[in-house]
Amino acid sequence: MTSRLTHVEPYAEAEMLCPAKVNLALSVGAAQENGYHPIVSWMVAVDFWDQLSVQCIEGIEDRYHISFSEDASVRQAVDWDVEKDLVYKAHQLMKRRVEKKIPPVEVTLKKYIPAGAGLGGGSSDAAGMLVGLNELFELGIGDDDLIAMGAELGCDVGFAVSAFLGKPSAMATGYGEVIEAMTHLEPVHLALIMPNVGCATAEVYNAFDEMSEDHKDVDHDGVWSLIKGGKLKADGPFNDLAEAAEKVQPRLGELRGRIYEAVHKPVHVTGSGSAMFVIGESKEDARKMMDIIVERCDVACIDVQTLKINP
Ligand SMILES: C[C@@](CO)(OP(=O)(O)O)[C@H](O)COP(=O)(O)OP(=O)(O)OC[C@H]1O[C@@H](n2ccc(N)nc2=O)[C@H](O)[C@@H]1O
Ligand SMILES: Nc1ncnc2c1ncn2[C@@H]1O[C@H](COP(=O)(O)OP(=O)(O)O)[C@@H](O)[C@H]1O
Repeated sequence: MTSRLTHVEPYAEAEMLCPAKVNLALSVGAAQENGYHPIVSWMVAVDFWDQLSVQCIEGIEDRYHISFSEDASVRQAVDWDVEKDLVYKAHQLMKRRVEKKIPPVEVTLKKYIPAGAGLGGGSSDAAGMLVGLNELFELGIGDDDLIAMGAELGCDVGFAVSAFLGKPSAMATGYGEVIEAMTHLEPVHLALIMPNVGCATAEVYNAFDEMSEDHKDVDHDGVWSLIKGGKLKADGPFNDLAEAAEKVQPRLGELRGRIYEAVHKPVHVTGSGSAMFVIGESKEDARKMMDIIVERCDVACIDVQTLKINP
C-alpha cells in the first residue's frame, strides 16, 4: 500500500508514500509545434519514496512544510517557492475542481527522491496530493478523472496517479500522459545511482533537439517487445534522452563509464537524468552492485525493486 488514512474525528490525516519512477525504456520522437515531444515509455514505480502527510487543521489557512529529509541519500535544498511546488499546484487544482469546499490542511512533504533526477519525485508528490485529498475528503473522483487531472500538472503525473491506484507498470504514450497500465510485471531489481547533480527536463529535451539530425518516429514496437519479453535482461533498457542528458551534465558520461568498469553491466539513464540504474539478476545481485558502486564510484546508490501490481 502506498497510502494510509487515519480518521480520528474531528481530525483526519492521509499519509502517502510517493514512489519514484524509472523509465525502463524511453523512445522520443521529434518535437511538435507546441514544443513537446511524442514519447513511448515503459514506466515502473519502485520502492523508494517521498513521505507526504495531509492533515485537517483548525483555522482558515493551509500550511505547507516542504523539505528534504536529513537522512536523504542525496542532500539537496528546496530551492523553489511553495507556489511552484507540484504538491501546492495539485492542491489548488483540486480546490478549483470540486464544488464542495476543502477545509484547511497542514501539508508536510519530507523528500528523499532528488529533484532533477529523472525519478519523477515532484510528479509523484503531486499524484499523492490528488489521491490523498480525494480519499481524505471523500470527493468521489474516479480513477480516470484523477489521471486526467494529473496530466494537467505535468506529463508524468498521470502515470504517478496510476501507480498510486495499484498499477506501477505502464506504457506511456502521447506526451507521456496516455497511460496503458500493465496487468503483469516480473519483479525488476535495480541498483539505482543518484549523482549529486541534477538535469532540468526542458534543457535535456532542448539538447535532444539540437543533437537529432534525422527526426525519427517513436519506437512503439521496441518498447512493447521489451515489456512483453519476460524477465528483463541487463542490456534490455534503452533511453533516447541518455546522450542529451550527458551533454547537459557531462559528469554523467564519465560516471557512467566508471560504474560500468566497477560492475561490468550496462548502465542506463532514467528519464532526462541524472539518475542511472543497473539491472540486477535478483535482490541480492542488485544489493551487491550497490555496495560495489558506493565503495568504488563515490556516488549515492541504493537497491530498489518494482512495486507489486494491486489486482
Ligand atoms: C523525461 C520524462 C520521461 O518520463 O521524465 P523526467 O525525466 O522529467 O522525470 C518526461 O517526459 C518528462 O515529464 P515531466 O517531468 O512531467 O515534464 P513536464 O513537467 O510536463 O514538462 C517539462 C518540460 O519538458 C519538455 N517535455 C516534456 C514532456 C514531453 N513529452 N516533451 C517535452 O518536450 C517540455 O519542454 C516541458 O516544458
Ligand atoms: N515536490 C517537488 N519535488 C521536486 N521538484 C519539484 C517539486 N515541486 C516542484 N518541483 C520543481 O521541479 C523541478 C524538478 O523537475 P524535473 O527536472 O522534471 O524533475 P525530475 O527529472 O526529477 O522528474 C525542481 O527543480 C523544482 O523546481
